[in-house]
Amino acid sequence: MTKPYVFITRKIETEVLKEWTETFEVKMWEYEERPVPRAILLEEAAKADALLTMLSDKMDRELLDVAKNLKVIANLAVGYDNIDVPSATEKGITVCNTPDVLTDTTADLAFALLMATARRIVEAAEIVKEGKWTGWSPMLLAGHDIHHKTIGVVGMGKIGETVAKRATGFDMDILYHNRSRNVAAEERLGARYTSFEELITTSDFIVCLTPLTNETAGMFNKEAFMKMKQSAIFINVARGAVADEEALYEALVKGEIAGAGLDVFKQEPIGPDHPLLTLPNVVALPHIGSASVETRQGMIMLCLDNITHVLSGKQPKTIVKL
Ligand SMILES: NC(=O)C1=CN([C@@H]2O[C@H](COP(=O)(O)OP(=O)(O)OC[C@H]3O[C@@H](n4cnc5c(N)ncnc54)[C@H](OP(=O)(O)O)[C@@H]3O)[C@@H](O)[C@H]2O)C=CC1
Ligand SMILES: O=CC(=O)O
Repeated sequence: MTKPYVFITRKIETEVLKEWTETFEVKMWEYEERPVPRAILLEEAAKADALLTMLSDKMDRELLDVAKNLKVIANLAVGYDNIDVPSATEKGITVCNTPDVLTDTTADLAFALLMATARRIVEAAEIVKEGKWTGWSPMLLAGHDIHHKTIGVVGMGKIGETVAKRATGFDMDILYHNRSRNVAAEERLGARYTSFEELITTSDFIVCLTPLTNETAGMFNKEAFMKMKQSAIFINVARGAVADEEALYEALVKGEIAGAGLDVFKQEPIGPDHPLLTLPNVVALPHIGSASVETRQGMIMLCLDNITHVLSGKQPKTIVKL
């Protein structure tokens, strides 16, 4: 009997894969840091029973049309904006993601980014390493306080709520905005539900943790940045396209807001000459929200489990539902 064929779109290291080859025929793209070229992805999709994919792999209609044997796409991420889920579902292809396992790790990074931006940690560390520290002075690299300020979380889901939990340790007031109320977060954390308008106008830190959808694309636009406090700091750990990057740049240059901490960009990797990277009040990270060794291993294991489940006719652990 032929083994089901599984294509993994990046090089991943895990012991489990050795056992896996007894049950499945496994092929892996050979590079860890370079995405599989589209032409190869299309070729592999045409043969595969399962694909273990990354955010950089576009699982669109063109690909799904050639993927005649495909039964499952296991995305190594909780976000699945790279996948045409309605088309996959229509074709009977199960789409899986990695919620929960990455929640705490991503919340840690979001809060670290908030702190680094507010307290100018990256600028400060560079000055020391570059030998530009000439001595203590009263206002040297004076940043913004975090404690007792107001944090506004847009997208108070699993990660948003976990960020808010960290904010309680800093005696912060917590506002949030979703399409629906998160009563559990209100009770557990004392968070207050507000409109998007109230949140952006009154928060000191605006943290975006929504998925990227047609509704959220560009929600942080020129108008939104203009309404923020001049001392506000914008943190985006969701997806680059939820913010209009040109409007964000303008707002930072004109002093309409005080700073931005960005883990995600519209185009990834962001080009080194992107205007946002020229600004000292921008802390930019290379999309590392869930990047701890433990969490990435957990995400890989979850993807492999989901593939095994689907290919053996069982219900996967984490499925993306329409
Ligand atoms: N930078 C990184 O490395 C990482 C980034 N992420 C990003 O974070 C996102 C959130 O993950 P997670 O917390 O697990 O997901 P959840 O689904 O638990 O939370 C998403 C939240 O966004 C809210 N939301 C959805 N649409 C809107 C809208 N139009 N307006 C306002 N709020 C909205 C939802 O509430 P409601 O439905 O009531 O509106 C929900 O509370 C992921 O989709 C991903 O894009 C995740 C992990 C790592
Ligand atoms: O961006 C990462 C994710 O898990 O989604």
